[in-house]
Amino acid sequence: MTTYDIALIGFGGVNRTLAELVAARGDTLRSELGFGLRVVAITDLRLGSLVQPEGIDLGMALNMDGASGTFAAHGGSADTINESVIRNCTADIICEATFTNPEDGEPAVSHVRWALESNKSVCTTNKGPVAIRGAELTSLAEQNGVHFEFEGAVMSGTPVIRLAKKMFAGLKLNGFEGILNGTSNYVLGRMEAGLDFEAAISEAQKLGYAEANPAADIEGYDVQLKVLILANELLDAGIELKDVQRQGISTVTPEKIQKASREGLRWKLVGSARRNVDGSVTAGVSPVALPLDHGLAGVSGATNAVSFETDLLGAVTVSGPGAGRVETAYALLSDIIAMHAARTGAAAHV
Ligand SMILES: NC(=O)C1=CN([C@@H]2O[C@H](COP(=O)(O)OP(=O)(O)OC[C@H]3O[C@@H](n4cnc5c(N)ncnc54)[C@H](O)[C@@H]3O)[C@@H](O)[C@H]2O)C=CC1
Ligand SMILES: N[C@@H](CC=O)C(=O)O
Repeated sequence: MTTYDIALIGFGGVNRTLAELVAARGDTLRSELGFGLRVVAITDLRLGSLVQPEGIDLGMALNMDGASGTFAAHGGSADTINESVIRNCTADIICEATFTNPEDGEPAVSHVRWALESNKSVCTTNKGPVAIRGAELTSLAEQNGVHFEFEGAVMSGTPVIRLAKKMFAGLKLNGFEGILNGTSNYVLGRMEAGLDFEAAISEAQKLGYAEANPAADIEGYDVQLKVLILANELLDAGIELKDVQRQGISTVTPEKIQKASREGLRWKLVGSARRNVDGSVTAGVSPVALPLDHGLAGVSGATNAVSFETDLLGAVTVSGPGAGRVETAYALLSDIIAMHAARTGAAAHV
């Protein structure tokens, strides 16, 4: 049976949860999916780097939290030597889950590039490389005969990108609108319930929804990246970050939320893209007070939803978790399942 060796770049909420899944469910994965997974390298800013081609003891790695020392105490290094680990380790697949940088995607763009250049496949939940360098990295993967998968970059583990690419064949997509950030949606809901903004953000952080800098969620940068990804991947828009207008929810005060509630409206952070008559695409993200009977008004908590406008079916809506450690770790697993299916011709249901 095939075993894929994987390297975890960034060992925070998402990649730790992937390691937990591998440790707890390795046998089930093997029997149900037809392949095994073995973690052979981990790097993290707080822990340093560890490379063990025979497989890392995941119990040991999961017990380390940065306060309890670094990988130097386990035969590794206290330094985060990403380039050397990514290029030289024996992994077949690099799982990139470091911080998303909404400006230029670095250093994650480099992490992905180093992996693809050294003929390793990549799965990532990091929106930066996909949004800002997606076309270039996809083409590099193709040139090198490896895979670049990023289902978790939009709506965490909820299948959207692969689903739309495969299941909407024969349909023309004219645009989409959706709730694409779990944190801001969670915060708006908690504020409607009477919580203050800071307390609501703190809850979203504890639940593993928020970015390392939650301003990325609140000020719309995260949705800007996701709109860019969906527009380029699904509408073939050929647009850049500067083409996606951005406004976050920091202007949506508790007073505005209560007033909207009295008027039968609910504030939501809506990301959208629409194809114009001349073929160009207009895209943006902004807070909107939606009537309660609008399809997106009832989407609550960290749930996300995106409604695609198609020529033959009209609106087709996909809804599911948009954030969360387990949900996003599953996205990485679904990427690996898709790679395995592409390699072996096995049916992939994800
Ligand atoms: N948590 C979620 O619900 C979702 C997260 N994502 C994305 O997945 C990625 C990971 O998310 P989380 O695990 O929740 O974040 P996190 O903040 O819990 O973990 C990120 C980890 O990466 C490490 N790191 C940062 N820069 C690094 C570098 N240059 N080299 C090595 N390690 C580095 C940090 O020390 C940290 O442990 C982020 O890009 C995030 O935007 C995407 C979808 C959902
Ligand atoms: N911080 C993001 C995580 C997923 O991309 C969110 O809240 O949606």
